[in-house]
Amino acid sequence: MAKPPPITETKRYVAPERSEDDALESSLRPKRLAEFTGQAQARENLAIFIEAAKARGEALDHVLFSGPPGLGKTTLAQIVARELGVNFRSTSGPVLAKAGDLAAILTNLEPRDVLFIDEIHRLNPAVEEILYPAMEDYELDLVIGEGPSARSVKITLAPFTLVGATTRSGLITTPLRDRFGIPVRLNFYTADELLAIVERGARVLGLELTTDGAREIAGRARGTPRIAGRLLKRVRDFAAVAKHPVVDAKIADAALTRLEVDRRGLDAFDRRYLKLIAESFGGGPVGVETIAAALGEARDAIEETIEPYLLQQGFVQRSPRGRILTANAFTHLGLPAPARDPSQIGLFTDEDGDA
Ligand SMILES: Nc1ncnc2c1ncn2[C@@H]1O[C@H](COP(=O)(O)OP(=O)(O)OP(=O)(O)O)[C@@H](O)[C@H]1O
Ligand SMILES: [Mg+2]
Repeated sequence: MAKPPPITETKRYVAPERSEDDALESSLRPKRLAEFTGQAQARENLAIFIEAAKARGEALDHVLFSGPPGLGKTTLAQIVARELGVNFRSTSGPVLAKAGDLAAILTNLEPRDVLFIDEIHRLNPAVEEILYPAMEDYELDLVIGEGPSARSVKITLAPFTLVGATTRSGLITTPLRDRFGIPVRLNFYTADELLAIVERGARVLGLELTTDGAREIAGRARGTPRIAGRLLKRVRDFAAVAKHPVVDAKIADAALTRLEVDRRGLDAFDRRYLKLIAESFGGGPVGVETIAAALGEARDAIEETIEPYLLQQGFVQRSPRGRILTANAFTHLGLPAPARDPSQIGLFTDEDGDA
C-alpha cells in the first residue's frame, strides 16, 4: 500500500479548525440567540445582560468567548451585535500590527457598537496597551509626533462593546482578561444538541433528512458544530449524486463511511494511530517519538491534532513510559485486548514528566 501523505498536507473532514472549504459556512450560522442551540448557560446569561444593557441604553459590558475551534465563538459575537441592534465591526489579533490600526477602528465606532477581535491572544503588546484605557474609560491615549515635539493626546471614544474570541485563553494576559466583564467559556456539544443542529442545518439547506439520518451525522461530529455542518454538506452531495431525495440512516452511514469517518468520529488518521499501537506495540506503552517515526508524522502534529480527541474519548492514555491503548480502543478496532500487568503501568505522569 502506498504511504499516505502527512496529516499536515491532508484535508481532514473531522478537523475542528476552519478550512478553505468552509467558506460557505456562514449559510448555516444561526442569526439570533433563540436559534442558537446548546451552551444553555452562556445563552441565558447573554440574553439577560443584553436585555439589561438595552433597557439602560448603555453599551454591553465587554465579552470574551473562549473555547476550542468550531464551537460558535464568531457566531455568538455576531448574534450579540444583532440582538443589541448595533453595528458589528470585525478584526483579529494578528491583523492589528500597529497601535494606529486599532486607533483608526476605535475612533470610527458609533455608540454601543460591537468590535469583534478574533484570536485576541495574538495581539501585539503595543496594540494591547491602547486597548486598556479604551475598554476601561472609552479613552484613547495617543502619542503624536516624535522626539521633543511629541505630545500625548486623549481622545474620547463612543462607548462600545469589545467582543474577544480565543482558542487559547491561557495565553491572554491578566490585565486584558480582567477587563472583560462577561467571560464566556464554550464547551463541546452533547449528542442531542448536535442532533438539533444537524436537523436545523438540513432545513436551512433544504435537505430532507430523517431523525436517524441526522443522528448518524451528529454522532460523528466530535462535539463540534463546524464538523457537523461539514459532514452534513458532504452527505448532501453524496445523496444528490446517488439520487436519494430522502436521506436516512443508511444513506448517511454509506456517505460517511466513504469519507472514512466512523461511528465515533474517528477518521483514517486516528485509526492508523490506534492500529499502530495495537498491532505493532501490543497496545503500548510506547513513546510518542516512536509513534511519530513509525507513522512518518511530526511529533507535534501527533500531539496537537490526533491525540487530544483520542485522549478525551478515552481511547488512549498517557503514562510515564508512553501511550497506552485502553480496552475501549481495542473494542472499537474490533481487536482482542491484550492481558496486561497493571503494576508495570504508571498512570500518574507521561513520559515527559508532565501529567
Ligand atoms: N450552536 C450552534 N448552532 C448551530 N450552528 C452552530 C452553532 N455553533 C456553531 N455553529 C456553526 O459552526 C460553524 C463554526 O462556528 P464558528 O465560526 O462560530 O466557530 P468558532 O468558535 O468561531 O471557531 P474558530 O475558533 O475556528 O474561529 C458555523 O458554520 C456555525 O454556523
Ligand atoms: Mg471564529
